Amino acid sequence: MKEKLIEAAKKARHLAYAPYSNFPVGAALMGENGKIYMGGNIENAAFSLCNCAERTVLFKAYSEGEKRYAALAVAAKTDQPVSPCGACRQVMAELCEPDMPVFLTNGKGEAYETTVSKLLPYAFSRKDLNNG
Ligand SMILES: O=c1ccn([C@H]2C[C@H](O)[C@@H](CO)O2)c(=O)[nH]1
Ligand SMILES: [Zn+2]
Repeated sequence: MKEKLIEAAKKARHLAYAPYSNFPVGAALMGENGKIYMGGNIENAAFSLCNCAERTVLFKAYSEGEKRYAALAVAAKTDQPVSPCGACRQVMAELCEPDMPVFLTNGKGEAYETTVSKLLPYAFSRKDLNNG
């Protein structure tokens, strides 16, 4: 499952629209029944509207009705396995189980295996909203 998902994340780099950074990132998300969703980062001339590959694929899957996930893989041509930004970590914390595996790769055969809660410990979440 891990290798298959990482391969899909590498392929998903071709789905990116990254004319400003020239830094295409691919993400692949496996739904609870094994279906794989793929997404890339989608940039915009108004830079603050750029959307990372991780959020693209999560929003894509969720809005297709796939609401529970087995794992996420992310691929970019980085030195170290790519590190998801804070916004994506927050979205993962909202939509995925805390112990869901996340595979981060640089496409050179190096991969880190981590989890949603390790990427964002003490995440702000919907339960915090009840304590205000
Ligand atoms: O984990 C990451 C890190 C960066 N990017 C995108 C955002 C922007 O389009 C480009 C450069 O930061 O890469 C992702 O999609 N995922
Ligand atoms: Zn991000």
